[in-house]
Formats: sequence, structure tokens, C-alpha cells
Amino acid sequence: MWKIVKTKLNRLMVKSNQLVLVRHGESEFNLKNLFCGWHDAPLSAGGIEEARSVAAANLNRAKMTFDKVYCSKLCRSRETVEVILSEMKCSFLPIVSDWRLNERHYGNLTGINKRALANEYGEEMVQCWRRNYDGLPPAIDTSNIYYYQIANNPAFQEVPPTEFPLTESMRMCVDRVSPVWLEIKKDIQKGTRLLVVVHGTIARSLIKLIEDMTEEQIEKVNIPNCVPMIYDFNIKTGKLNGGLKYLGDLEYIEKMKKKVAAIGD
Ligand SMILES: O=C(OP(=O)(O)O)[C@H](O)COP(=O)(O)O
Repeated sequence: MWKIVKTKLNRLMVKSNQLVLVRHGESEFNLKNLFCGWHDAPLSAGGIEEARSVAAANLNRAKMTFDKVYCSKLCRSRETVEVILSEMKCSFLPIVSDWRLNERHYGNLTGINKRALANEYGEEMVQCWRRNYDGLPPAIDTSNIYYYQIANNPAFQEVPPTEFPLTESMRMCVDRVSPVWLEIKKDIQKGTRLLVVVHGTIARSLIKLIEDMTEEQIEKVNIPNCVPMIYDFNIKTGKLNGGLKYLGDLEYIEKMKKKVAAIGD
């Protein structure tokens, strides 16, 4: 007991605390270049390997340790957490899975190939749906083959019916993520070391809130799968000590950012 109190006291005396953000490993929908959103696609074999050899390996190499993990209700986020914790030998850590960290709902674009959509509507329209802060895909309806799977997913039973989205812009995502960010920030200021494993748009929403970025700035940010992103905070003020740091091979990270930014094949 005394040992735990002493460790916590030591941590608070250190005066700074780090937050690690990770986008989940490649999902089967990422692999096929399909809009995914609230569809519950599992990790691909490559995604499981990324969680092991990119996320966990870099975290182990940097000797990172955690007290608590946040993830979404989507299995690609949870599966990534499980691989990382197993590789880091800390599967005992508490995991908070919160529906408000689910990926942006891609509306009726869910399940559509990005290149096929660009061929039909043009690249500019597709990039507007993907990255414009107010880009709002058409609402999902029963003509979408994933409509019922999403509506009836038992993992989403905690979502209040009035808040269950049919489509979302990034602005709407930032609004839903904001209260979770305040909870995360409280943990950071208590000295709790956090790993947050989420999705492309949710990581971008958190980055916007953390760095107080403008809409134009966040539209240009693209998040590679499984690359740990680290922020250092002053515990007392809650303010950032410096900017975002990526863990891993910089050439690989730049290549993967470009891949995510592109519409793909
Ligand atoms: O579900 C998605 O995000 P995720 O793979 O991070 O969960 C999106 O389909 C990613 O596509 P985008 O990069 O065009 O926003």
C-alpha cells in the first residue's frame, strides 16, 4: 500500500505527465479502402501485426508504462489495445471503453470504396467529405447494407437513442469528444499515465482540442495506424510542454501519413 502511495507521490513531484495516443491497427475495411465509421470491422492480419511490431514495439523500446487505457466501443480499437497490452505484459490494466470515442459516423458512405466514390463524384467532393471540417456525408438509411448491423450492434447499447448518429462531420465529432477530453485531462493532471487507442478522426479531434488548432490546421493532419503519438503536459497547469512527438522510424511515419491522406486505389 505504502509503495503505491509513494509511487503516486513521486509521479506528482515529477511535475509532468505524458499522454500516448494511438490509432488502431489496419482494419479489414482500411485494407479494402472502404469507408468504415461505425461499422465494426475487425483488424486485418496486417493490423494485428502493426499493433505488435509498430505500436507495442516502439512503446517497449521507449520503456513507456501506463496506469489506464481508453478506447472506443469498436472492436478494431479494443483488439489493438489487447495486442499492445499483451506485448507490453500489462494486460491487467483497467480499460475504459467509451462510445464517445467511436470513429466519426460516415453515414451512407459506410462500406463504399473511396476510389469508386471519387470516380463517381470526383476527388474534390470525396476529399470534402473526408477532411473538410463541416463535410457531412449523406445520412445512412436502410438501403445501406450495414444499416441494421450498426443500428443493432450490442456494443452500442450505452449510446443514448437521441445521440445515436446517422452521419457526422468532424465538427460534430469534436463536440462529442470534448467531454471525454476533459475527463482524460483530469486523469493526466492526477498523474495517471494514459494510453488512448482510437480512430483517425477521433485522434484528430483530440489533437485539435489539445493543441487548440484551427479548422484549417486540423484538416491537413493525417494519422497513420499504430504509430504512438506523445504529448507531454505540465501536471499543475495542464498546459503542454512542447508539441506532438511521434515514436518510430520517421521515414516510415511520413510514408504512412501520405498513404492515409490519399484517396487510394
Ligand atoms: O473508419 C475510418 O477510420 P478508422 O480506420 O481510423 O477507424 C475511416 O473509414 C477512415 O477513413 P478516412 O481516412 O477517409 O477518414
